[in-house]
Amino acid sequence: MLALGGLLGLAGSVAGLAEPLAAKMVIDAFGSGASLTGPLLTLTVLVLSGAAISALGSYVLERTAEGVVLDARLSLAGRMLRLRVPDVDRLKPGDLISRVTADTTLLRAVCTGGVTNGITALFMLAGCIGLMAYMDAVLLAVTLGVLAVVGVSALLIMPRIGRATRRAQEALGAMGAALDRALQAFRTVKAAGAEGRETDVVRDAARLAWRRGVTAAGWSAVAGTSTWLAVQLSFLAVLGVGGARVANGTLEVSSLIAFLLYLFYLAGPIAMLVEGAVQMQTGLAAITRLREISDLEIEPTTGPSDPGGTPADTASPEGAPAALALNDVRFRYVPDRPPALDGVSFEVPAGGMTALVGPSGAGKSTIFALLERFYEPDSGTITIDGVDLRALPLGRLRGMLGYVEQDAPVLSGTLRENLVFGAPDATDDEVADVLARTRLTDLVRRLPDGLDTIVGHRGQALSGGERQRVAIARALLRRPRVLLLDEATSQLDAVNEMRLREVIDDVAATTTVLVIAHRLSTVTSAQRIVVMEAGRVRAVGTHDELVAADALYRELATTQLVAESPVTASTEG
Ligand SMILES: Nc1ncnc2c1ncn2[C@@H]1O[C@H](COP(=O)(O)OP(=O)(O)OP(=O)(O)O)[C@@H](O)[C@H]1O
Repeated sequence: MLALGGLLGLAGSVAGLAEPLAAKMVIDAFGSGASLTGPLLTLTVLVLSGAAISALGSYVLERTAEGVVLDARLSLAGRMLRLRVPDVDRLKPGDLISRVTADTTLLRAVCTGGVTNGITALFMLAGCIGLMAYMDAVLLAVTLGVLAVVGVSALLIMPRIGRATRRAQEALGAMGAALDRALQAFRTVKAAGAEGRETDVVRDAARLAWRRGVTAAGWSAVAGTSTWLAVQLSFLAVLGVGGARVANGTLEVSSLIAFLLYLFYLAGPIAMLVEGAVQMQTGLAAITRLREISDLEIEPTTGPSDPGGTPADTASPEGAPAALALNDVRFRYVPDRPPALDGVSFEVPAGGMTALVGPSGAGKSTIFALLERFYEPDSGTITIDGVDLRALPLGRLRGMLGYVEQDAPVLSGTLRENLVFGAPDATDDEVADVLARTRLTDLVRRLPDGLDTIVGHRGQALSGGERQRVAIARALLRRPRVLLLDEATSQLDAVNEMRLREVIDDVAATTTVLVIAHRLSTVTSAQRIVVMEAGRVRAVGTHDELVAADALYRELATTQLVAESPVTASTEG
C-alpha cells in the first residue's frame, strides 16, 4: 500500500512536472501565432488529473499510515498485560500508557512524511533536475550550487530534531506517570492537601515536554526556512545569469521562463524532502521508545489454551487439594539489597489450612509471588504435588492456584463480572454455590440489582470484609487446588470476622489453603503454622506447640495477632 500510495503520488508529480512544458508550448504558440487549443487543453488535463491522482495517493498513504499505527497499538496492547511483573515494577504505568497512545501516533509521520513522501520527493527532484539540465546546463549548475549549501546545513540539523523529539516524548511519558500516580492515590492526595504539589509535578513535566517540543520546532523551522531561502537565492541567481544570457542571445525567453517555473516547482519536493526528514526523525524517536517495550520479555501464553503441553503430571486429579513444598528457596528483588527470602524450606500438606505468620517484611507475600511465578527464585525449588513449578505451563500453574491479594481489589463493573473475572464460563449454579460458600448470598439479596449491581470504583461500595469474600469467591470459581489468601490487616467487625473464619474453614475442607494470617482466629484453626522472620522460617507447628516453644510466635500471638482481633481474641481466650 505504501508503494501504491507512493506511485500515485509520483504519477501526480509527473503530471505536475509536465505542466511547465505545456506552459512553454502555450507561450511558443502565442509567439508563432499557431492554434492555442491543443496546448491549453493539454495544460488543463495535466492540472486536473495531477490534482486528482495526488489526492488519491495521499489518501492511500494516510490510510496505510493509520494501519501502521493500529498494528503497533494492537501488538503493544497484546504485550502489555503479558509483560513480566519485575519489568512492570520498574516501568511506570503512566509512561507505559503514553507509549501505547502518544508514541504510536508519531509512527504515522514515518509512513507518510518519512518514507513515501521522501521517496516521491526524490523522484520529483530527479525528474525536475533532469528537465532543467535539458533546458540549460549552466543555469542548472548555478541552481545546484546554491542548493548544495542548504542540503549540508539540513543534514546537520536533522539529528537535533530527532533528539529533541525523543526527549519531548520522554517528558510526556513522565507527565503521564506523574498524573497516574496522583490519580491512583486521589483521595490520599486530597486528604494530604497535596493537590498543589502534585499539580506542580505534572505541570513541570508538561513544561519540559513543551520546552523540548519547542526546541524541535525551532530546528524544524530553521530547516524549513533555509530551504525556502535557498530557492529564493537560486531564483535570483538564475534570473541574473539567465537574464544576461537572454540579452546576449544564447538563451530563449521561453526557456528562461520554463526554467524559472521549474525552479519554483523544485521548492515543492525540496520542502517535502526536508519535512519528510523531520517527520522521520520524529517517528524514529517514537520507534526507539516502542522498541524498549517490544524488546522486553513476555510471559508465555497464560490462557486456558496454553500450548505448553501436559506436564509430568500430578498424581491427584484436577480440583483435588494439592501439596506444596519449598526447598531452600532464596530470592532478592534487587541484586544489591538484602534477600527477601534466605533459604526458605517448608511443606504445605494437601488439604486443610496452613498459616504463614511473622512480622511485617518477613517475606510472606514474597512466597505467594513466587508460587504464582510473578518472580523466579534465585535458587532452590518450589513444587506442587512434587512437580517443579517451572515444569508446568504458566497458565496451568495459575489455574491450580487461587490467589486473593491483600487489598482484594474490586474492579469497576457488576458484581457478577467481578465474580466470573477468572472463570468467564461459570454457570449460574456455580456462582450461586460459591456465593453460598463465601457467605455472600445475603449481600446479593440486599443489593438493588442483585448480581448485576455495579460495584467498585463508581458503584455500590462494599465493606472490607465483603470485598475480601468477593475476592475469595472470584478465586474459588476457578476451582483452584490451592487457595492463597493474603489476609487483609485491616480490622474486620465481629460478623465479618466470623464469616471469614467460616469461609476459610469451609474451603479448607476441600482445598489446600495457605493463608498469610494476621488474625488469631485464622491462626488457631490452622493445622500447621509457619513462623517467618527476616526471610527465614523460624518455627513450624500448631498454635499450642508454638506458644509453648517459640518466643517470637508467643509475642506475636499476644500482641500483634490479638491486637488486630479483639473480639475473637476474647472469645478464643
Ligand atoms: N516489589 C518489590 N521490590 C523490592 N522489594 C520488595 C518488593 N516487594 C517486597 N519487597 C521487600 O521484600 C521484603 C519482604 O516483603 P514481603 O512483602 O514479602 O513481606 P511480608 O512478610 O509479606 O510483609 P507484610 O506482612 O507487611 O505484607 C521486604 O523487605 C520488602 O521491602
